[in-house]
Amino acid sequence: MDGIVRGGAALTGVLDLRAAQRHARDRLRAGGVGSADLDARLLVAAAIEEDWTVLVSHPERPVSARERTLIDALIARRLSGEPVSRILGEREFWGLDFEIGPATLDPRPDTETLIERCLEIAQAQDWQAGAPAVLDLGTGSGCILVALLSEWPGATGIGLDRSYEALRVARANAGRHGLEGRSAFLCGDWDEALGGTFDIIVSNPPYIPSADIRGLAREVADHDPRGALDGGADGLDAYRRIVPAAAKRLRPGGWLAVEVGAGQADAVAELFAANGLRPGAGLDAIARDLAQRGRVVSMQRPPLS
Ligand SMILES: C[S@@+](CC[C@H](N)C(=O)[O-])C[C@H]1O[C@@H](n2cnc3c(N)ncnc32)[C@H](O)[C@@H]1O
Repeated sequence: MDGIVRGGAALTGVLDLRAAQRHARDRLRAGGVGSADLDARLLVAAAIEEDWTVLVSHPERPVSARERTLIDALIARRLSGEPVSRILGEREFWGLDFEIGPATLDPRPDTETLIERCLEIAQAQDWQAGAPAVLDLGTGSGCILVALLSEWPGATGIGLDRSYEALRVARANAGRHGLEGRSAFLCGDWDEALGGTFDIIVSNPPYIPSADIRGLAREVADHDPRGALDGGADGLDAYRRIVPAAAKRLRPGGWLAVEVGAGQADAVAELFAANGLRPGAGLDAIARDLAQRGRVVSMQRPPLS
């Protein structure tokens, strides 16, 4: 199998961008891809190495034979279940562009609930005036740390992961957003190799119960690294390590904020409370996403009185 002609015929003859985009869209639709319009635009633009706006501004631009071959190859990858973000090696998160790779989770829009909660905490703590020290456990592409440091101009942060390759990507993303002077990246098994204390510790750890991984959409199961997904038998293994470790690394008054999976918020909130953390600043311990699911748990180490 050449892997090129699936879900319709390959591109042939002289084409302009308008025709190439239509052809790509029709093949993706025929292959059952729900986001065929958007994906066709992004994949054609990637193949011709131009911004997608050229498809609107210059639809009559001819497509070379080499570009046609590339478009076909990218469509074939999409039809085989690879997400567009993986094909492009890029994902937008919090309005910022991130490199992603085989060792990193593809950042999810759901994780923006964690950023929103951190901004609420910062406002309540009046950190804008100071310089919070941030720790991101399981930083992956670095998306959470980079988003927070871009919001907090005085802040510094450490991104930690056990994957060297993920850390290479995270460091590149920090550099891309001009944050190399305010960020550092460390390899380790959660906090084991770490010193120091922090104003806020954040994490989006692996939380999918092991037995559920096989049932995930193939875009996820086949392309996100297993080490970024697998949370053990009940999905809570990482929280059992992270919460007690983080509680000891918070300055008095410091915050821990973590993303949680479906139905996990109450159990994780109990774990926080059992480790001496308390809700604060008038914020509910559980922050909900747009679908009203408990998505983030945040509490603070009680301030010194
Ligand atoms: C769900 S991904 C989150 C990545 C990124 N923070 C995001 O939100 O897109 C979890 C991350 O935790 C890392 N990880 C898993 N187990 C770890 C451990 N024991 N110590 C450090 N990092 C770990 C994985 O390599 C992965 O990058």
